Amino acid sequence: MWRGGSNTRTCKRRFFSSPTRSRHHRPPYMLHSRGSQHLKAMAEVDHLAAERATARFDVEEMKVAWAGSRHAVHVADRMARLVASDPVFRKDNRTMLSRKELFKDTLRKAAHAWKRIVELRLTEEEADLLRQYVDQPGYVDLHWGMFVPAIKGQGTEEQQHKWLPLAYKFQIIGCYAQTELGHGSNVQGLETTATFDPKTDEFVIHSPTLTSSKWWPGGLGKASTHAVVYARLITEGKDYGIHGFIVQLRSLEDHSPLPGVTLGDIGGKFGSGAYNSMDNGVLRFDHVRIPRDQMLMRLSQVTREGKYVHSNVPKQLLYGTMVYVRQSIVADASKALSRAVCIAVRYSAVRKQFGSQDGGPETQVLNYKTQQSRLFPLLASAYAFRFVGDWLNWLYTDVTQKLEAKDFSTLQEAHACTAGLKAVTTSVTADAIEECRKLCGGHGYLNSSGLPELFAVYVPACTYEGDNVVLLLQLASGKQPVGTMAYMGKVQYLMQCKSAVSSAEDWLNPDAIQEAFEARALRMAVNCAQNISQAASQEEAAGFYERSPDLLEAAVAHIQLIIVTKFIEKVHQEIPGHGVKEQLQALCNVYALYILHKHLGDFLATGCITPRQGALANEQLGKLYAQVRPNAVALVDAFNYTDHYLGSVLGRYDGDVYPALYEEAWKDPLNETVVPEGYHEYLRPLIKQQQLKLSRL
Ligand SMILES: CCCCCCCC/C=C\CCCCCCCCCC(=O)SCCNC(=O)CCNC(=O)[C@H](O)C(C)(C)COP(=O)(O)OP(=O)(O)OC[C@H]1O[C@@H](n2cnc3c(N)ncnc32)[C@H](O)[C@@H]1OP(=O)(O)O
Ligand SMILES: Cc1cc2nc3c(=O)[nH]c(=O)nc-3n(C[C@H](O)[C@H](O)[C@H](O)COP(=O)(O)OP(=O)(O)OC[C@H]3O[C@@H](n4cnc5c(N)ncnc54)[C@H](O)[C@@H]3O)c2cc1C
Repeated sequence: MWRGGSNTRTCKRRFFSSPTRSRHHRPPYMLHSRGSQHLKAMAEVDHLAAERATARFDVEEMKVAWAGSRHAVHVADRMARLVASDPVFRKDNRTMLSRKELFKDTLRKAAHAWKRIVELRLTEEEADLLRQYVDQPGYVDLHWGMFVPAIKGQGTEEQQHKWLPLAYKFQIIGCYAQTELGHGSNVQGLETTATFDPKTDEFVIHSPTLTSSKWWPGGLGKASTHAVVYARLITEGKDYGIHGFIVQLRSLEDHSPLPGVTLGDIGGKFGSGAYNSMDNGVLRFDHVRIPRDQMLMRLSQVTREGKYVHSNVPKQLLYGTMVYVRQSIVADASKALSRAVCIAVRYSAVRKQFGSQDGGPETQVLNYKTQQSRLFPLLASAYAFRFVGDWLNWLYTDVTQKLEAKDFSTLQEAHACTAGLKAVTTSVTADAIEECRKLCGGHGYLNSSGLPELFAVYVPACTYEGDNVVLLLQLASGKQPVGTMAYMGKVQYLMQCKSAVSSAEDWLNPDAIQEAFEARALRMAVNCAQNISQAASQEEAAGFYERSPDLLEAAVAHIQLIIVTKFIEKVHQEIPGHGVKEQLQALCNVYALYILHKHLGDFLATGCITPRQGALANEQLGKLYAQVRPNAVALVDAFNYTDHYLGSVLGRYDGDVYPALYEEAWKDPLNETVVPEGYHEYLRPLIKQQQLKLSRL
C-alpha cells in the first residue's frame, strides 16, 4: 500500500471546514447529482474491453502459470480482496502524510493486520500474502524476514525453543542489526565487540567508536524490542570474528531503551511516503551485558570457561540469513516489475496521441513500435524473473535440506546464484520502473500514477542485502564449474562453436538461443581469466582487482544465461490452458532476443554470432512484438492485481483513467482552499507592489 490513513478526515476538512473554499472549486462533475451518476455510469464501462477481446489465450490459466498453482491464485485472490475491502488498509493519501503520521499509520496497519491474521486464523502462507498486499514497508518485514530466520538458521534447538514462540506471538519484536555507520558491505570489518566475561558468564556488547554504531537496520529506530546483533566475538583475549547475538534493546513494559543502549531513527529517506514508513535505526552500546546463552550457538559456541568451539561447518553459514533474504528479493523483483509494467501497459492502451488527420480517433500509444520495443521486453522480464525466482526458491530449499544432512556441497552455488540474481533482477527492476514512468508520459510523474512511490520504495533493493556490484564480484570469484556453471565444462566446444542461424525464424529455436548465450558467457569468463593472469604475474588478487569492471560484465552474462535457461525450461514443461504455452514461448523469445540485441557488443566481440545474425535477431524481435501486441493487456491482467494493490489511477483495471486523475488532483491539500495559504503574506504584497510601480510610470 502506497498511501495510508483514513480518507474521511481529509474529505471533511476539504469540503466542509474551509471558510475560504468555494463551492465552484469542486470538480465540475461533483457539483450536482447528475454529474456523479454520470461518473458512476462511466466507471461501469470497461475501457479496455476491446483490448481484452483480442487476447489469444486463456487468461485464467495464465494466472495459474504466473502464480504457480490454482491454489496459489485462489489464496492470493482472497488475501488481496480482504486487504482491499478493509478501510484501515486504504492507501490513497500516503504521500501526503508527514513522517510521524506515516510511521503511526504503519504501526496501525501492522497491528490491524496481525489482529485479522489471529481472528481469521490465517495460515502462514495466507498471513504472508496479507502482509504483502498491505504493502507498506515496516518493522514486521524485518521481524519475519530477518530476525526470525536468523534465529532459525543460527540458533541451537534450545535457543529456537526459547525465542521463536515469543517472536511468533509478537511478545517481542526483532530486527537484524548488522550494518554499521563505517561498514556495510565488508561484514568482516564490523567493529562492535562482544567480549566474554567468564566471571559473570556474560558477553559485554560495546560500540567502541562512532563508526561502530549500528546504522540502517529496519525496525530498529522505534519499534523493535530485540535485535540479532552482529559483533566481533572476543574471548580469552582473542578475536574470533563476526558472530550473532540476541540483545534486548527496549523495556517490554514501557518501550524505553535499556541501560547502556542509545538508539533512534536515522532520518528521512528518498521520496515522499515510500520507504519513510520504515524506522531504519541507529544503535550504540555502552558495555551492555547479555547472558552467554544469547550468543547464537548453532555454528560455534563459547563454553562456560570461555573456550571457543567451532562446529565442523563452513563459517559462511553465518551469512545464511542474507542468502535467504536475497532469494526472496528475487521473487519480489518480479512483483515490483510486474506492477510497473501492468500500469504502463494498461495506460498505453488507453492513452492516445497523434495519428488523426480529420478529427477521428488518435492512435493508442501502445501501437507505436517504439513504445512496444521499450515496454514488451519489460513485460517479458517480469515473467522471466517470476520463473527464475521460483527456481531459485527451489534451489534454496534444496540447499537447506542438504545442510540439515551436513552436505555443504551446494552452498557455494546457492550463494553465487542468490547474489548474482539478486543483483541483476533488482538493477533491471529499478531501471524498469523508471522506464515505465517515462512510458506513461507526464502523468507518470504524478504520485497518483503510483510509479514515483514504487520507484522510491524499490530502488534501495539495489543496495540493501548486499550492494549489487559487490554481489556480482562475489559471483565472479566463483571457481568451480558445477550446477549452473556446468556449461563451462563444455569449454572446448563453446570456445569455437559458430551459430547456425541463417534466418530470423531460426532465432525461435531455443537451442540456438541457449548456445549463443552459453558461448557468450563462457568466452567472456575465459577472456577475463586470461586478462587477469596477464595483468598480474605475481598475484591473482591484483589481477582480479584490475579487471573487475570486465568481471562484472561477465557475471551479468552468466546470470542472463541462467534466466534465459530457466525460462526455456519452464516453456518446455506441460502448461495447460488454451494458448498459454504459446504466449510464454513468445515472451521467452522476446526476453532472450532483447538481451541479445541490447548486449550485441558482447556477442559480436566474443565472436559467438556474426553481425548478420545479430540483425536477424532484431528482425525477429520486431515480429515478436507484433505477436505480443494483441495480448498485452491480457498478459498483465494475468498478474491478477487488484486496483488497491496497484495503487495507480493510470493502471486501473477498467482503464477509466481521466476521471480518476481529475478526481485525485482535487484531493491534494493545496486544493483545500481556493486562495492558498501565504497569499496575504507573499503574493498579494508582491502583486500590489508591482501594480504600484506600474501606476507610477
Ligand atoms: C526481509 C524480507 C525481504 C523481502 C524483500 C522484499 C522487498 C520488498 C520491499 C519492501 C519491503 C521492505 C523489506 C526490506 C528488507 C530490507 C532488508 C535489508 C536488510 C539488510 O540489508 S541486512 C545487511 C545485508 N548486508 C550485506 O548483504 C553485506 C554484504 N556483504 C557480504 O555479504 C560479505 O561481506 C561478502 C560476501 C561481500 C564478503 O564476505 P567475506 O566474509 O569477506 O568473504 P570473502 O572473503 O569475499 O569470501 C569468503 C568465502 O565465503 C564465500 N561466501 C561469501 N558469502 C557467502 C554466503 N552468503 N554463503 C556462502 N558462501 C559465502 C565466498 O564465496 C568465499 O568463498 P571461497 O573462499 O572463494 O570459496
Ligand atoms: C533501505 C535500506 C534498508 C537496510 N536495512 C538494513 C537492515 O535491516 N539491517 C542491516 O544490517 N543493514 C541494512 N541496510 C544496510 C545495507 O545492507 C548496506 O547499506 C549495504 O549492504 C551496502 O553497504 P554499504 O552501505 O556499506 O555500501 P558501501 O560498501 O559503502 O558501498 C559504497 C560504494 O562502494 C562500492 N564498493 C564497496 N565495496 C566494493 C568492492 N569491494 N569493490 C568494488 N566496489 C565496492 C559499492 O558498489 C558502492 O558503489 C539497509 C540499507 C538500506 C539502504
